Amino acid sequence: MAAQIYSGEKYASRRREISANLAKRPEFHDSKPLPFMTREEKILESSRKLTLISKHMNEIIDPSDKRELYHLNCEVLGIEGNPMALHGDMFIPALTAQASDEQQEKWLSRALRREIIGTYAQTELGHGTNLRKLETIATYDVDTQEFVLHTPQITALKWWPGNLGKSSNYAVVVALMIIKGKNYGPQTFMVPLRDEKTHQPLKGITIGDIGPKLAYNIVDNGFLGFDHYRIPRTNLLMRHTRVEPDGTFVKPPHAKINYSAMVHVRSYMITGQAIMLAYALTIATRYSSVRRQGQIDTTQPEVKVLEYQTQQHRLFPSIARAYAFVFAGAETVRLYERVLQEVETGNVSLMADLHALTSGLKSVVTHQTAQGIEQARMACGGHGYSQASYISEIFGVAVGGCTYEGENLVMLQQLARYLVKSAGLVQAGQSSKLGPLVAYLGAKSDSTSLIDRTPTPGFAEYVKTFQHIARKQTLKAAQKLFGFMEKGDTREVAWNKSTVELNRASRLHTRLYIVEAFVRRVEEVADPRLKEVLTDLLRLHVNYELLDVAAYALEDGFLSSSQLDYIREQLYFYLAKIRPNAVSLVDSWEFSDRELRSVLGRRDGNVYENLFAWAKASPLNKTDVLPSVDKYLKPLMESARASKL
Ligand SMILES: CCCCCCCCCCCC(=O)SCCNC(=O)CCNC(=O)[C@H](O)C(C)(C)COP(=O)(O)OP(=O)(O)OC[C@H]1O[C@@H](n2cnc3c(N)ncnc32)[C@H](O)[C@@H]1OP(=O)(O)O
Ligand SMILES: Cc1cc2nc3c(=O)[nH]c(=O)nc-3n(C[C@H](O)[C@H](O)[C@H](O)COP(=O)(O)OP(=O)(O)OC[C@H]3O[C@@H](n4cnc5c(N)ncnc54)[C@H](O)[C@@H]3O)c2cc1C
Repeated sequence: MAAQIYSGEKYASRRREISANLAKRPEFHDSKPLPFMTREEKILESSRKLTLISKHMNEIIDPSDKRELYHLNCEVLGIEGNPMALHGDMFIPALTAQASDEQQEKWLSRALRREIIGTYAQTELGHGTNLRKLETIATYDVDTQEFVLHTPQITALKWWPGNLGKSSNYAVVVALMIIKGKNYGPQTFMVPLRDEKTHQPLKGITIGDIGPKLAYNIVDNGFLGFDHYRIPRTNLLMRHTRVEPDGTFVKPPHAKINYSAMVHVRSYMITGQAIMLAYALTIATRYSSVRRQGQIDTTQPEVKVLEYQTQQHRLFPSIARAYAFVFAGAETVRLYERVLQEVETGNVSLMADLHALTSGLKSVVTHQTAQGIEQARMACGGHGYSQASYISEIFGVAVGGCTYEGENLVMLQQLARYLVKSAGLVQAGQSSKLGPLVAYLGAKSDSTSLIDRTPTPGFAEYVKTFQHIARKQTLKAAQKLFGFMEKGDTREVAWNKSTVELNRASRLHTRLYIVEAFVRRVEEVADPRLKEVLTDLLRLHVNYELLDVAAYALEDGFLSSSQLDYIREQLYFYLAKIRPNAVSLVDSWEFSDRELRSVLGRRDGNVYENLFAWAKASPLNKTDVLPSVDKYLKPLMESARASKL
């Protein structure tokens, strides 16, 4: 289920209604805190709830509203995944984007009705990033008009696909298509894996779970091997690619069109990551507003830890980023939906822009989200380290995003390819050909920033300073690459010698995009009170971000050290200004206690009694004396006492 977040009071009140409805349905609640469950218990519970949702969702939400369905899933199923996570996240999007109309009639309709459960099986034991070197092969047998799927060696085993191990009975499988000895690269196939009645693996299929992970363990990530496994020619997903009965290959309008399922997840996961960052910040900010520790004025009682500037500095910039990622994520989803429609008409012109944008955003947002969640955990002291805070699970699920959907350092390079091409246009005096996402690369930079000399409402100077930094780094990194090539290196060798600088350019370009998306959204806000609070948050964001990358602007004098001091003071000013609104800013996300699954993040702030109750309910406290003490520790101590006598 692609992440959707609400915006505006209408959805906020709908969230409250849905939560209130669920509060009256105990069968939808966690039967006990998830940290007290084994992996098998979690999967059993999640499967039970999936059937409840299927049966009763119409009584609780408007199932046609993806936002409401997403909220229901988050509140009931939670973030640790579920046996149909990839069914919604990738299997259905892959069929929607790549199956022909008749194939959609045959399979997508059944998937939408949950008659079958599917996943997206691409990654292998030996390859995940480099799709060109995937080893599962689909050889076309022109006599029988079938593809023969085979796993030639252990490294070709499909490995990692979510819900592949035990839940799915179908998969969209990515395999190298071989026709008459020619390799047509990775193509997508609809593959039955398990008997629809018995759920037993079909003949020629080896399948199972890959074992426990860092987190996200309700998803049975699996392995899959084929032993000369035959599927009909018509199981190749043929919306854009075709293979005729005689083996003729009809190529798609874009070589990467069958990478669309990945682009789908990258487009939607920006919002998903924002929500996880928002979860952690809600927990830490609420807890910081009840936890008292230490004094600032020794004549006064102990202060709430949220009064400390360091605590504000630890949390508020991440609150700003969570909002920024929601805004950027909304723009990315809109662009994805537009590209999906345009591709239907054969117009693939925006695919490169979408790929570049989502590659950069996915990499920057997942990394900064992980950092922000970890800071939120540390901001809660010891209780943050308890699973009662639930922040460690939120971290574990979110940080997987740095790896899945393309490892971050690899995806930054995809954006870098796009930036290098754009830098080439600038160098060739063809800036007019630059796309909207990189038009700033062709602009002439002022000699210095006016950041401390413009009226505070304006963000133009901040954007210009960011553009200066991103432009300079892109042109410099591209020049480094071109320089190595001019000295005789191949492009690949030159690229490898320049990748750290190129990836820096990708990050700076992406952080500029996030700032601009934040500015665009705040400028649209009509409600003056809301606009004022979001403007404060945006001010905090731009000063925090600029301070973080200031070195790039100091080195060429675009920013002076006095301007750096100005930025710092602005940052501290907005930390203090946001403090009174901090709890409201996180409360406005309307996460219910049931969705947060955190004792520290309770809306009523009643932490201590509930921490004690939570601890007492821990399975270890079922008995006063553990069997292990009776069996080992007591004899150990008795023998030690005896030996002393
Ligand atoms: C939130 C909580 C819930 C959590 C929800 C959790 C769900 C978990 C889901 C996880 C699911 C997965 O991980 S699924 C598996 C994900 N796996 C991946 O993402 C694999 C990453 N690797 C790749 O995507 C590929 O190998 C690349 C893009 C890195 C390289 O592909 P390639 O085929 O070698 O292409 P390459 O030579 O680099 O580039 C050739 C040209 O193609 C272009 N190109 C490449 N890809 C694309 C593309 N998708 N769209 C357009 N154009 C593209 C390039 O820009 C370039 O253009 P030009 O420069 O020539 O103009
Ligand atoms: C929670 C989770 C869920 C997943 N779900 C699915 C799924 O549903 N379906 C699916 O098909 N896959 C899934 N995956 C697999 C995931 O997509 C891959 O792990 C990911 O694409 C990275 O590939 P890899 O693990 O083979 O790492 P590799 O490609 O082996 O990369 C290992 C490391 O080498 C470095 N590296 C590799 N290539 C380069 C390069 N060109 N330049 C610089 N450095 C490089 C990077 O540091 C990288 O981290 C999932 C993974 C996780 C963690």
